[in-house]
Formats: sequence, structure tokens, C-alpha cells
Amino acid sequence: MVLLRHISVALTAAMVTLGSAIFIALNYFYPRRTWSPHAQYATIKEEKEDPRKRQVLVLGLDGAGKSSVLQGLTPGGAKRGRCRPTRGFNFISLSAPACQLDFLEIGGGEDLRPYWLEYLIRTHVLVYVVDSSDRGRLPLAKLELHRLLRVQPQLPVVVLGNKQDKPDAVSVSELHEALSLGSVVEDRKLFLLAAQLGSDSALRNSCRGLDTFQDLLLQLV
Ligand SMILES: Nc1nc2c(ncn2[C@@H]2O[C@H](COP(=O)(O)OP(=O)(O)OP(=O)(O)O)[C@@H](O)[C@H]2O)c(=O)[nH]1
Ligand SMILES: [Mg+2]
Repeated sequence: MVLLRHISVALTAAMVTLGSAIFIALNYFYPRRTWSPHAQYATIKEEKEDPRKRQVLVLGLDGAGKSSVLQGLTPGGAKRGRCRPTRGFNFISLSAPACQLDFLEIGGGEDLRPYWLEYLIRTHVLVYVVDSSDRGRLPLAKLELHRLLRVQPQLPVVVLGNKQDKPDAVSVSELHEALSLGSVVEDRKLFLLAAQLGSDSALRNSCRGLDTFQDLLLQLV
């Protein structure tokens, strides 16, 4: 019995010694890595924002003509065909002497509208495009516009009353009324411009109009 106990003690001691040896060996060959949030963070360098860049956010219901605006502003864009619905984002960048204008369109489909608000924070000017001939959806266009206006009370806004070439389009003054632009606080910079961009000839003819539009944006950013 005493002999058995001695054997068991000896075995336990041997196991402990072997375990310690394995532990020391593992630590020697595979040193443990300690994770430090600080060290991880330090590797992510903050990208400095280019002070020359100005973001113009282009929003509006689906089919209003946002991509057509971007296409019209792109040099040679008028020659391209009709735009397809934007499923996510659309982006163009224009260089002006004093700054770079980054136009960001987010598609106007119902599934994409909830994301609009997230992009207002980095924006310098909001361009809100409305299909003047889509009379049935003017109340929805108004609702969405005012939802945006509430979030950024100081953001300059240019409303483009597009598709003025269509026979059933509402006039600019009717649009002002339909979108309740009179209720917008006076200290906000707000402009309402008529536009027609869709058909090839309309796009070509409107290029001069878009120059004026671009000049206005340069004053607002
Ligand atoms: N007649 C006419 N058609 C236009 C005008 N502007 C755009 N369109 C047409 O309207 C359709 C929709 O235009 P888009 O520029 O794709 O509209 P969008 O606002 O970008 O739409 P989403 O990307 O779906 O949110 C296209 O077939 C255009 O050619 C316009 O001033 N007049
Ligand atoms: Mg589009």
C-alpha cells in the first residue's frame, strides 16, 4: 500500500515536471502575442480631408433626373445615351480653379432613401432633383425634401425642377407651392431652378444652363 502511494507521488511529480517543461518550451518557441487595442488603432492612419474637396449631394425620387444631371455636367456626357436607374451610388468629380466639386448621387428608389440622411453630414450643398411632370408624386417629393431639411438646418439647397420640356410639367411657381418652399426658414440658402435634361437635344441645349448651375454651386460650397 505504502509502495503504491510512493509510485503515485512519483508519477504525479513526473507529470508536473513534464507539463512545466512543455509549457516553457512552447512559450520559448511560440511567444504569446498580447493584443492591444492601442497598437491596433495606431496602424490605422487617419486620412486627412483635402480642404479643396467640396461634396455636392444629389438626391431626389427615382426617375427625377439625378443621373442625367451628372451626365450633363460630365464633359462629353451629352453624347451618351439615356441613364439607367441608379441601384446604389453614382459619382463624378469636376475640377474648378479654386476647388474640386465631388458630385455624389444616391439612387432614389424606396429601398435607398433611408441611406440619404447618412450622407448629409459630409455634404457642402444639397441638390434636390424633382420630376416636374410627376404630379402624383410631388407630395412624396416634398415629404422627402423636408425630412432632409430638418436634419441639416444650415445646409445650402438647390432644388432642380426637372423635365420642364414635358407638356404636363408644373411651372416653377407651382413647384414652389407644391414643395412648400415658402415654409423654409429665411436664413437658409435655397434656390429653385428649372431644368430639362433628359432627351439628347434637351441635354445639349441645357449645357449652358448647367454652366450657370455649376457657377451657383461654386458660390455655395
Ligand atoms: N423628357 C425628359 N426626360 C428626362 C429629363 N431628365 C431625365 N429624363 C429621363 O428620365 C429618366 C430617369 O432619369 P435619371 O437621370 O436616370 O433619373 P434618376 O433620378 O437618376 O433616377 P434613379 O437613379 O432611379 O434614382 C431617364 O430616362 C432620363 O432620360 C428631362 O428633363 N426631360
Ligand atoms: Mg440615377
